[in-house]
Amino acid sequence: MAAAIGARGAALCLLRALRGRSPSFAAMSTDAHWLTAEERNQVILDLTAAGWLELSDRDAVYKEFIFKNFNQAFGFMSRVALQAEKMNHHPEWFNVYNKVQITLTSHDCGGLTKRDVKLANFIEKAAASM
Ligand SMILES: C[C@H](O)[C@H](O)[C@H]1CNC2=NC(N)=NC(=O)C2=N1
Repeated sequence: MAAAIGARGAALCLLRALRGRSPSFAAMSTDAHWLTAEERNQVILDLTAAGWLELSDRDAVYKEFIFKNFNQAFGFMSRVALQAEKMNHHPEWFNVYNKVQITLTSHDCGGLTKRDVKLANFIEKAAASM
């Protein structure tokens, strides 16, 4: 079953990478959302330095943000939500009052991709500006 899900995820991931692009393999390989091993190592270093944690039970990163109050937390979530819609790439998140817990992963690819890195970078900037 897991193998079937993995294969389906990879196919969806591929389709999303190809959507709106010339179906040349070169275009796909450069624009695909996957991270090379080298890219991944650097990304994990950078995200860890910023306080993100690698989850052990799935290929995802997690961080808890604490704001002054609910108003600030919700304002942050609103900004991230708009960016998520723009990217068509959404966080898994949970909010209680001034805390926002965020998990990032690419469901269609079954793991961490460049989209998660882009959204994490946006999230960091949004949190810093609140
Ligand atoms: C139908 C819609 O395009 C897909 O469900 C998008 C929406 N947002 C998403 N967000 C994330 N994190 N992973 C996805 O695979 C994903 N897929």
